[in-house]
Amino acid sequence: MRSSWADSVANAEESAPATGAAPAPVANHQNSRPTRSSYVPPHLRGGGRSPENQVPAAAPTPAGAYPSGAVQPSGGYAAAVGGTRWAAPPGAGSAGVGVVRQGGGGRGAVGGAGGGWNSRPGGWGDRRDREPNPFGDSEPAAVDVDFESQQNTGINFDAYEDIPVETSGHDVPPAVNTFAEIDLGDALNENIRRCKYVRPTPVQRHAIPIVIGGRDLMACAQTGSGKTAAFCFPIISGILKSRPPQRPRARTAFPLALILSPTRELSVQIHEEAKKFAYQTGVKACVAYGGAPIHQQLRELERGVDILVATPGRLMDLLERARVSLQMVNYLALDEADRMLDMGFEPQIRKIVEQMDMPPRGVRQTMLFSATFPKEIQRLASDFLADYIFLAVGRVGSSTDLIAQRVEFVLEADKRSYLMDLIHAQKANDVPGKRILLLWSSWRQRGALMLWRTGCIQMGSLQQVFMEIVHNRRKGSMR
Ligand SMILES: Nc1ncnc2c1ncn2[C@@H]1O[C@H](COP(=O)(O)OP(=O)(O)OP(=O)(O)O)[C@@H](O)[C@H]1O
Repeated sequence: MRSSWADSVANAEESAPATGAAPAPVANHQNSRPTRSSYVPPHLRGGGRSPENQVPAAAPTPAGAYPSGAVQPSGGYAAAVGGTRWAAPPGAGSAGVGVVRQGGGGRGAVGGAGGGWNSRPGGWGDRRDREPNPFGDSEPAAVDVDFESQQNTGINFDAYEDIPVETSGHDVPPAVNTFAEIDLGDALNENIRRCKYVRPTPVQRHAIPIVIGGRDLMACAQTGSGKTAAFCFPIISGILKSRPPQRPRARTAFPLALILSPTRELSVQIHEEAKKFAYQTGVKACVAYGGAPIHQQLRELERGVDILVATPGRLMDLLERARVSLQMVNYLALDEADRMLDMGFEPQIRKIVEQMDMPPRGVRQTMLFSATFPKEIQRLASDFLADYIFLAVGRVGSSTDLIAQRVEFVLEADKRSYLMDLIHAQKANDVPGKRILLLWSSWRQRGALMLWRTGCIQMGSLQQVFMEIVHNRRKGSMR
């Protein structure tokens, strides 16, 4: 269970005044603060751009021309949105290996998604019989259970009212307030109930309709904001609604969706969530990451994969061995893109997206998630996305503003026991699924600086915790 951010918003607002230049909300946004001026994403700002916000010529800059360089699907984008468009991927022969840009046809286009998928000949409906229950021993939820009273407590929804949400781009689909407003299909809806998600989080409210509507998305949202579901739901729903693919019988795996993530831990978490969301739908998620033997992952891939969650390094390895082909990828999601770039993955990511056999932008549907929006990410967005919608939930690049911070001086010798006390205290006060206490022992002399933050990263991955801290320090955002 990962951290959630809404609680930290509440905490932060109580304990710390917002700092930094927070972009003001705008036109399309749902939680308007009328006193603020319109927010313009950095890459769309015209004159007077600060050097930090300047983007290279290739990046989209003029307002209204959003974004530039987009590869328009033939027949125009509306054609893709209005229906299903098939395109032959590079190298696809007459075997029927095809790529569909799933416009989704908007909400309600395909009622009860999933029927055709599982029942098709040669489909993987039979996978459901041998699929382990990712919800553990818990009984599958009955439809009439009162989920409002049993909801997942990982997120404090009451803290959402003040969260600024901004969207820009043309024809932005309206946000939804409930999952029921979106036609995700019965099987997926059942799994949402099993997850005890009663209401969508802000990023889900906006991102899901955008992606279901067939649009590319650049989303700035913090860790723990519910991004995983925001990209997984439309992917699973889109796969279920699409024409079942004909995949060549080969040892090569042909995923329909690729989710790139920076670390093994995050990949595993996304995979775990994806398995829950796709439970009993026939859609299969696999994970591939480095630092672990490849053979087990290869065996898993050979059994078939629809959604591949992978770290860039291991995926390159699989591509070079020709054990994975990206030519049927309809959906590409990059999670924590800023972190991937910080970790030096840009060359590999570019190779995967631009130089292998993945369908080009405009044919596949692409979602780029990042907590910050520096110029490197703007460049990536401009290169990878087509006719995209920009969504900012919370204030871009202001993760530390959303986090309650406390500094305590502790004698060197007491550091460990103090840390343990804090962890135990947090555990004792915590409710299941709630976010984590995060600690940082300073590398400065003279005692220890201990700083903890709530609502950012989960327990269970100290490595991840320290990477986040290093990441923030590098960005100079830790004060
Ligand atoms: N709509 C929802 N209702 C209740 N809980 C939710 C909802 N969406 C997500 N959660 C829970 O909130 C927590 C954080 O969500 P999630 O892990 O998807 O965030 P994230 O933004 O993807 O984080 P990360 O950056 O670590 O990937 C998880 O425990 C998840 O189960």
